[in-house]
Amino acid sequence: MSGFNNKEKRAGAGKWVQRPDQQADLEKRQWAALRRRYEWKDSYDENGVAPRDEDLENELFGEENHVHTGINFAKYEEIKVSVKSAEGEQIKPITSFDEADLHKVMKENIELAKYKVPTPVQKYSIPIITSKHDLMACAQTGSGKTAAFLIPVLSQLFGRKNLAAPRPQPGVRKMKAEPLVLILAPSRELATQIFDECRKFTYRSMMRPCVVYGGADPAPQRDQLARGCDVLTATPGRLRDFLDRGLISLRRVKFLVLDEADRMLEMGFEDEVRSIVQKSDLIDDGTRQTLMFSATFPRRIQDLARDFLAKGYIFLTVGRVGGTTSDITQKILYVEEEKKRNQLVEMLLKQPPSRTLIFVKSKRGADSLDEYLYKQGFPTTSIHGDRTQREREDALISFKNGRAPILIATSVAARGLDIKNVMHVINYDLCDQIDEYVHRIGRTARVGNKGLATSFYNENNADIACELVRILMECNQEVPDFLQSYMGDMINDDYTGAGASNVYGRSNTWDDSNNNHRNNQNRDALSPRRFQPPNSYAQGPPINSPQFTSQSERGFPVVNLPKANNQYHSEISHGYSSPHMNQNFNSDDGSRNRPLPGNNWESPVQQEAQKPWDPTAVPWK
Ligand SMILES: Nc1ncnc2c1ncn2[C@@H]1O[C@H](COP(=O)(O)OP(=O)(O)OP(=O)(O)O)[C@@H](O)[C@H]1O
Repeated sequence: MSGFNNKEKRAGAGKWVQRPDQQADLEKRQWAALRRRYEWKDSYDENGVAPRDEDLENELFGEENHVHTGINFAKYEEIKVSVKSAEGEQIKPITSFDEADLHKVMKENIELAKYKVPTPVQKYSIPIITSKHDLMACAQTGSGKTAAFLIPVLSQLFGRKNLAAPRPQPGVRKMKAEPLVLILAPSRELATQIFDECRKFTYRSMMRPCVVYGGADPAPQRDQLARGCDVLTATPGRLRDFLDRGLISLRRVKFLVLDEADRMLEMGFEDEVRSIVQKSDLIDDGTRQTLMFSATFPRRIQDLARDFLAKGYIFLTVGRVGGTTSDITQKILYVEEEKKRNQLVEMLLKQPPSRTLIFVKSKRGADSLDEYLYKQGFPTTSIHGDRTQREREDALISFKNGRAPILIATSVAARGLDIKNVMHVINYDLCDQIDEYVHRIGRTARVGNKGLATSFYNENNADIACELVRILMECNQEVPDFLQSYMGDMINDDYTGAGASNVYGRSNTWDDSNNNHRNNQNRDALSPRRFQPPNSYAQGPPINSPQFTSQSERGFPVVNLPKANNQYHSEISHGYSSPHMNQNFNSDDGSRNRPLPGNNWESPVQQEAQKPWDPTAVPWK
């Protein structure tokens, strides 16, 4: 299997080299599994620290990939943390990275990553993991859960040369990968992102990270494994495949991490995870630690998760299980199905150029909205399960580098993705599950930054109404008129917000039976008597709102706002002129066989990236 389908072969790698302006993209256009990582060559100084590799250091820790902490970073301190241990274990949190018992190389990497203070989940997970406990941890989106497991896990392995995987000897062609750390993630994009974090934190160490994930050519993944693999990130399907082919053995795994653990234990993934954990050669002699992380953990999944954890595991919660961050301004607009497109276009026209992620419910819906917006002149691309992996990776690169700052996505992009300066998440189609809502909107407002999430709501979304109101109230967000009838349910309901879960006994987290109960209530609540779509919302906000007439008012580049949809295109070609507007390029960047409005879109987005963002000032409130 080459990993390319016929369509991709036709598009052909040869063709996209025709675009000299995209040289930078081309260089990055390789399978994520091939990205450079530190290659340990047995050369280290008297302190056991290996030499620097400046090019790699710039790539891993450079500005381009760095998500700056936001003005609300310090607010993390106010969030209530709860640590429950079946064995009554007391955990003393660290207050600084210096104070933690971490390897010198890890401390240097933390500094390179510009992490000054640990986030709450890190303050607790570092001592919990280094004191050899299994852990189930639940903390808000964007609060640093990846580093919360990578830092303590990897640090313990650094400097232990006898543990590092043997590197292939000259003449030895086949070598089974025997990782010490196995990290499972539910999506390919998330797996490659975690791999990137592994590349950062294993820098200058002898631990070699690899990633295996579906949809991509397996050959380069196999080759990388054969060069030595200590830290393996994987999606379950491809891992199972490689296990069956005898390319990987899990007999040396010391740390098993389930990222987005609640998703990994849901239907669709659970069997695969069980088969990996229970029916492979995964070590099970009591020495392995199992760690689970997510922003959401429904009660039913908490119960399931215990099958995989040692008896004395610790349950760490930062804030309410399943809660979201108050740094996101959440807006819910009443929009009938047939008015969604117009409403969306109006919103996009009114906002300053900003990286925007639009969620839809189906793959076809994503394609069709992408096509529609593109024809209106918006620089869009899309990501969903029917696109080839090559297209998916390219779409993400285009979104990240600002070439296509509007990404239309299905739920494949809902969890875990950490993309710098996503300023606006739009739920064009609201999801059915509140947990998915929490993950979707969590793509903005990361590490103390602010963000905006706008959701289109209509009677098709009644199932989520009650829980949505709960989230809005909990975060002190405005509850729109058409949802106010659900507020009564909340007032009678004893929810205590941050840190409310009582995980070792029965919990007051929102369990599924509760959800069903609520959903039935929701349907009742939708009787015509209770449900009145307000006219103001049905119409949508006025176009050309007088509150916001020029982008320059908010410090954005001086570009007159277009007055009608079809002017957006000319506005872009005028304001952000592009030499490529009329050229017919082949698809090479996830933008579906068509030219994008041009390079210059990058600059406003990138410039803006550095500016403070005040979502409350956005005009369609
Ligand atoms: N202590 C820290 N100081 C500054 N930045 C940090 C710190 N820890 C993590 N970050 C950064 O915060 C961002 C979000 O981290 P991460 O993706 O791990 O969040 P998460 O909690 O896993 O979110 P999600 O629930 O959406 O998966 C990353 O860009 C990461 O580099």
